[in-house]
Amino acid sequence: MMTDDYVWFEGIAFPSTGYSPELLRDVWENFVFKDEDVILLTYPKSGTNWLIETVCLIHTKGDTKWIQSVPIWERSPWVETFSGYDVIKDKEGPRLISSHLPIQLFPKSFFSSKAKVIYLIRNPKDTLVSGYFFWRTATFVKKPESLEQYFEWFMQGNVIYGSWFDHTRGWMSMREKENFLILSYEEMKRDTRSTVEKICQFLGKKLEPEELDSVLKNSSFQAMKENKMSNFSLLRGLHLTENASLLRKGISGDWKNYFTVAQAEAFDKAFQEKLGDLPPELFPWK
Ligand SMILES: Nc1ncnc2c1ncn2[C@@H]1O[C@H](COP(=O)(O)OS(=O)(=O)O)[C@@H](OP(=O)(O)O)[C@H]1O
Repeated sequence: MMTDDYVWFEGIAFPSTGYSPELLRDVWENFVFKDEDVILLTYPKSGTNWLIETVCLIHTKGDTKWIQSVPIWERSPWVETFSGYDVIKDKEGPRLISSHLPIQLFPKSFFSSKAKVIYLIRNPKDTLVSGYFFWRTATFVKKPESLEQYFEWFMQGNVIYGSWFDHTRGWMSMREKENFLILSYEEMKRDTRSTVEKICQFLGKKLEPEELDSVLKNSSFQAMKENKMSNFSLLRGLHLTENASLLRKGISGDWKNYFTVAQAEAFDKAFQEKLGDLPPELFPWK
């Protein structure tokens, strides 16, 4: 892979736009979390924006004004990007903050703070397929020419934010902490209501039944696809091509339509080798 398609920091690739090694170091060493911050943390293409939309709606008790008037990346800015860091660092009061950073590059202040993290994990085979289709429409990452090629990059960790396996192992080490909630895309799909209730409980938010209904309705795949503040259509022609769509299919198990038997077997073997010692309940799609 050509290295000049990315920004590199501590051996991890980042998108070529919006990041720099100096910024990543500054965020890592100097960004100060506040105890009342809520951090939405994922490996790319795990359902991050669905989580952000849901948490925004929980904050407004189902009112849609915020999600319909402010772009999703401004509601929960990305701490590791120039645009996000600038907005967050001087913001007063409780903050919603997004990040895809691996644990070893995450702002050091987090580990002595009470800031809450919601970590959303997704079947990595679906994450891989989602990434493959999305990066083909992005102007800030090297475009994979085929799924075969992207499969190789993903397995080697030669993709933005590094290896899914390393990222997952790193963050899973926090799983016993009480300020750390792990959710999966699959459980969120299977039982969205219970998952949203779990988030409310974790955040100490009490919603009336009709407020919860509004959260569910307005964070659905269809509602997000129609919300121009959330569907990334504002980024077309800027960081994305004109046909780009964040909301592609929004289903679990789509990998079965794309992986060969050999790829599925190679993936399972790598998973077993790299993460097979972790409790299987952490990976509920299996
Ligand atoms: N509301 C809702 N319901 C179900 N699924 C949803 C929803 N919103 C986003 N998505 C799906 O999440 C995938 C995009 O992941 P991310 O938001 O993590 O992308 S990013 O890394 O932040 O760019 C991408 O998955 P794929 O459809 O499999 O590509 C989106 O469709």
